[in-house]
Amino acid sequence: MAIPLRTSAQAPSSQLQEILDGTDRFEELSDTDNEYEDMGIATPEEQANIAYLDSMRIPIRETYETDTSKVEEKTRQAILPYLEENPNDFTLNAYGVPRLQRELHATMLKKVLGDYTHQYAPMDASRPWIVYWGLQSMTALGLDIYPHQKRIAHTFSLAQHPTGGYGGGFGQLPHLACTYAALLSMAMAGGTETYESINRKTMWHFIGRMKQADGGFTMCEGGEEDIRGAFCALVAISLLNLPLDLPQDAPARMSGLTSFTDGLGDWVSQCQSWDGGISAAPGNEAHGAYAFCGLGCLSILGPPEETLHKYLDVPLLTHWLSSRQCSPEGGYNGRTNKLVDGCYSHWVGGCWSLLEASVSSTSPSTTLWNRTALARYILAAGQDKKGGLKDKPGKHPDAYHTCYNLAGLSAAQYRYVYDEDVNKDIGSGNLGAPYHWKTNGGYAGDDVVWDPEDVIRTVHPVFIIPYRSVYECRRYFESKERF
Ligand SMILES: CC(C)=CCC/C(C)=C/CC/C(C)=C/COP(=O)(O)OP(=O)(O)O
Ligand SMILES: [Zn+2]
Repeated sequence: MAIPLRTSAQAPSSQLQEILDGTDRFEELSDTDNEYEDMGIATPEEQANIAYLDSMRIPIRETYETDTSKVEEKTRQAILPYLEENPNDFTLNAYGVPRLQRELHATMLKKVLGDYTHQYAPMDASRPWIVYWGLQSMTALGLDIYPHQKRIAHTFSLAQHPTGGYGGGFGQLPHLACTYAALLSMAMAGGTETYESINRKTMWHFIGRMKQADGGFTMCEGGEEDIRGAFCALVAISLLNLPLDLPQDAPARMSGLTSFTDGLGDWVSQCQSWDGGISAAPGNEAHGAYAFCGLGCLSILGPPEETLHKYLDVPLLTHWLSSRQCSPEGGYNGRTNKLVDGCYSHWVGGCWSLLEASVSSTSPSTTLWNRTALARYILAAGQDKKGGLKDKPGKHPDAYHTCYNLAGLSAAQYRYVYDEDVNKDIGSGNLGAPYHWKTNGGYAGDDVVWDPEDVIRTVHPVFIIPYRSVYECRRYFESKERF
């Protein structure tokens, strides 16, 4: 039996010397031809190898220290005090973890949805996103968004483009990301005036122009084709109950495509990378935000237990997703060798809700990811002293990180379940799968680290707005004729 070569780091020189020194003695005692094997020691050839490695020995930290590892270490050192102590002086719960600072966040969110000075003009194209992040954060905290209803309808009626879809604001070209954020905001606001402000027919034509011959969608005319486009398009088609057939003027019809869903599952499938993650477009590096878009898209295309398994290598994806949880931080990074960041609490954490629905209830993903470590990261390291949530200690809070830290907290605190028996009265038509989700109670393991008062509201795991907003919106548009 040959012993495996140990690395120099595992076999310090003194130990190597002992092995080398002992060889003769073992040889004297041995009475077989295989004395090295008998004694469980290295053969002379292996010993020479070990000695060679030892002579090359450099302390392991130095060998593997890179710019990336240095910044990772620095990040860890910046985060650990927030996990172990309480530098923000927040009130702690019985588990020694900061309470959810609801009032501070509510104050911050009021500013997010308030007026902006002229210095913010360059962010005008992101207005639908800012509104969406602000509103979604408020609903997650259980705050009333009704007072904003009229402003929301007005803001987006101006941002709607005459040729369909939404831009960042009045006069801006339509874009699927703006359209996605605008529609989710309007679904949250609800109300006939808001719903009726949406021109479904021009929207249908706009999305038709985004459909590509290979099955995917571009983000805007002449723009990039990526998995955000596929997800945003399906969100819009499904929420507005748009016809699935491509408009006659859709360029993809020239390639023989007739439906928005033609070739889509296969296109998403091609975005799964060699390591199991999902990338923006075939052949690119996998990223957590794109993984969520891919899973979201497939969960609209059909029941996740069917579509995820049909188009993805689920075990490989599961491995990739679980590798995103950073230790000891507990939060997620977005891609291999990158840093933990609070927004991935949703982009990656939210993937588990969808993935869990695709596997048998006997193998819950609780064993694959650590909900409580994620919740601890969000509560201890993600909350800012002045309100709002953020990427990590040392960074500024903003609406984006507030929204996605809170959505991630919801993924950690609840089990989301796909159940065909939910809402049997809606969702029977085109892309109706996302109307059959429910919450199977909160997570109640032994390792919970949050107080019951710090449990946030449920969030629809595909649309990332309240369940009620999703169901009311689709119900409204199901009552419509084709247009
Ligand atoms: C629905 C929709 C439109 C979703 C958008 C999803 C989204 C947030 C995409 C960003 C993806 C990306 C490659 C980030 C990398 O940023 P980075 O290099 O700064 O961050 P990293 O170091 O953490 O990877
Ligand atoms: Zn982030």
